[in-house]
Amino acid sequence: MAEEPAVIGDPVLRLSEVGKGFHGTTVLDGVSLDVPQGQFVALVGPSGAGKSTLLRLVNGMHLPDSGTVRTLGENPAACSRSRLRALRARVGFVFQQFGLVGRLSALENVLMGSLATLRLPRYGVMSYPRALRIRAVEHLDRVGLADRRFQRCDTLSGGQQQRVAVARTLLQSPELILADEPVASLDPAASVLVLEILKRISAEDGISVVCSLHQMELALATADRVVALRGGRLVLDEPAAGLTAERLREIYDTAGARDG
Ligand SMILES: Nc1ncnc2c1ncn2[C@@H]1O[C@H](COP(=O)(O)OP(=O)(O)OP(=O)(O)O)[C@@H](O)[C@H]1O
Repeated sequence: MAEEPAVIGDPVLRLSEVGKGFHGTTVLDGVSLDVPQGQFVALVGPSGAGKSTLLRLVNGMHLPDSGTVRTLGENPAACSRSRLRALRARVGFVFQQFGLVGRLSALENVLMGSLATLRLPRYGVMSYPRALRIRAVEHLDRVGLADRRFQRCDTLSGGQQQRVAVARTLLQSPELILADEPVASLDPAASVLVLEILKRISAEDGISVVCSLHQMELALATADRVVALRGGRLVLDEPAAGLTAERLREIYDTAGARDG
């Protein structure tokens, strides 16, 4: 496909009637969604609803079968490889499984967030430019872990590891953060802390966050807006403030009954 110019003035994220399937099975069906700058969106839905698939479409890890995705003004389906790489560098991704190197320190893991922009491989904290090291420590400070910077990641708790992963993402200076079940393997207290940190960063830096979550209570407590998927369809899109967990469950049940 031909290269398209980036669109200026778009919302951070715009999905228009997006459809995606795998091996003949529809996973996302006509999903439309605009996310403005600085908004924290919780993406909820039962297992298999298509949440991860949606997040992967946003950064071009998957391409839509129909409809269009615009991320930061770019259409990933129409990007060259180098332009897609540049787009992904502007989009932070936080995963359920942290993706850290356990034998390396928290600081070195954060520094690895800059590898996409550095030409040479790096070995050890001191091989990174000083300015980057300073920024990495600042980001660890923001997630409350500056004092743990020299600790090996495999000796940190799950919640601490996820906070290191958030700091690593911040070193990328992302304009959008996608978080795929970032608290699914954490205990309740650590989950709340990680989400509070993501929310604070979103509010302070004006970064949009789209975060998939299983726990509706956490979604309601954290997000500005809740978007629910069920069977690949968007069944709810409302400000979190006006919602209750009971109402969310009700909508789910009604959508489920409609699906048959
Ligand atoms: N690369 C793929 N190849 C084939 N099927 C896939 C692929 N990725 C996702 N699927 C299927 O698409 C459906 C939706 O998966 P997805 O991971 O997006 O759901 P989810 O809402 O994130 O679920 P969970 O909450 O369990 O992570 C599932 O049935 C899954 O098996």
